[in-house]
Amino acid sequence: MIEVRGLTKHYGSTVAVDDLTFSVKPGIVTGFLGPNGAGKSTTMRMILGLDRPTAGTATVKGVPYGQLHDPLRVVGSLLDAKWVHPNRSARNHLKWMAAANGLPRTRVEEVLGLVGLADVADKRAGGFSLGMSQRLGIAGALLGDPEVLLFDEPVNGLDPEGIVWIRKFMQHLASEGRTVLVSSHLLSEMALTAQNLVVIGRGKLISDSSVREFVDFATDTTVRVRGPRLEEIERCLRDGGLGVRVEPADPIHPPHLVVSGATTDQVGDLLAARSLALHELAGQSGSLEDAFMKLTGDTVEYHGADADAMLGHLPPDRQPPGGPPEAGRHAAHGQDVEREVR
Ligand SMILES: Nc1ncnc2c1ncn2[C@@H]1O[C@H](COP(=O)(O)OP(=O)(O)OP(=O)(O)O)[C@@H](O)[C@H]1O
Repeated sequence: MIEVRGLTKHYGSTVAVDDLTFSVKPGIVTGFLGPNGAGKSTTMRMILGLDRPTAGTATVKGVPYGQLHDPLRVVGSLLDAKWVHPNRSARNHLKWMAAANGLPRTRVEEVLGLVGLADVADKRAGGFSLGMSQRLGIAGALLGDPEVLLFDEPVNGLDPEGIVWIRKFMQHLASEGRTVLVSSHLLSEMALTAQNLVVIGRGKLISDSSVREFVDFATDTTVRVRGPRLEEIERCLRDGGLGVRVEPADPIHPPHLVVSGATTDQVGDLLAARSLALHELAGQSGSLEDAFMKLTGDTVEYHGADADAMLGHLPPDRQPPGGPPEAGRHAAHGQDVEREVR
C-alpha cells in the first residue's frame, strides 16, 4: 500500500535518507524505527509529497502523493500535533479542515467521537494538553476516512495513559484493514504497538521484518542450565558439540552454565540421556533494546548526543560496550533479514 523504492534525500552535504526501499502492508501496524536524526520524518514527508526526493520514489496505492485525486480520502497523517490555530476550538479546526478539503461536515462529529474529544470540542485547542492535541491531530488525519495513515512520533511526551490510548487506537485502525505507519525512536514502545518493523539508521535500511523476527535475528538466544553435578553436565554438553560458558555464583544466581546454539529441548534431551538431574533449564533471549542497539549500534555511535538520548532509558548494565562495530556489518545484516522475511 505504501511503496518506497530507492528513496534518497540530500540536504546540502547531509544525506538524510539513503537509498531506502521498503513496503508497508495494510491490516497491521508497521513501526518505523530509528534513533533521532535517522531520517524517519524526512521519509514520511517525502511519502506525503511535502519534500521532493533527490532520487527514488515513494507511492501510496501505486501513485506518488502529488498525483492522488483526493489525497485526504486516501492518506491521513499526523506530523506535528501542535499544528493548529490556538484560538480555534477543536470542532472549528476540524470544520475548517473539512471545508478546505471538500469533506462532509458530518464527518467532523464522527471523528470527534472516535478520538474521544466530543465533550471538549468547543474548547480552545491552544489550551489542550499534549495528549488532547495528539487526539485532535489524529481526528484530523481521520477526517477523510483514509485507508493509509502515517503518524510521526505520536507518543512523544505523552503520559502512560495517553501512550496506551494511542497504541490501542493504532491497532484498532489497522484491524479495520488500514495501512498504518508509525514512527518512533523507542523500540520497547514499538514492540508493543507494531507487528512489523522497518528499522533505519543514518538514512539507510537496517532491517524490515516482523517484531518477532527482528528480536530472534538480533538477539543471542542462550540456555541457562543448573544441576547438582555441574561439571558432568558441562562435559556432556561439550561432548554434544555445544558452546558452554561456566558462570560463577553471582548475587542472584548460584553457579550455572550458559549454553549457546541450542534450544532448551536439545539441552534437556542430551542431559536426560545421561541421567543428569537438572535444577534449572531456562531459555533466555536478549532484550529488544539490546537487539536495537546491536543493529543500530554503529549508526548511533557516531552521533553522541543521539545515542545519549536514546539510551537514556537503559540501565547502566545494559548500555552497549564501547567501540563502534565494523562499518557495513549492520547494513549487511539488514539485507539478510529482508531476504529471509520476504
Ligand atoms: N530541512 C532540513 N534541512 C537540512 N537538514 C535536514 C532537514 N530536515 C532534516 N534534516 C537532517 O536530516 C537528517 C534526518 O532528519 P529527520 O528529522 O528525518 O530524522 P528523524 O529520524 O525523523 O529524527 P527525529 O526523531 O529526531 O525527528 C538529520 O541529520 C537532520 O538534521
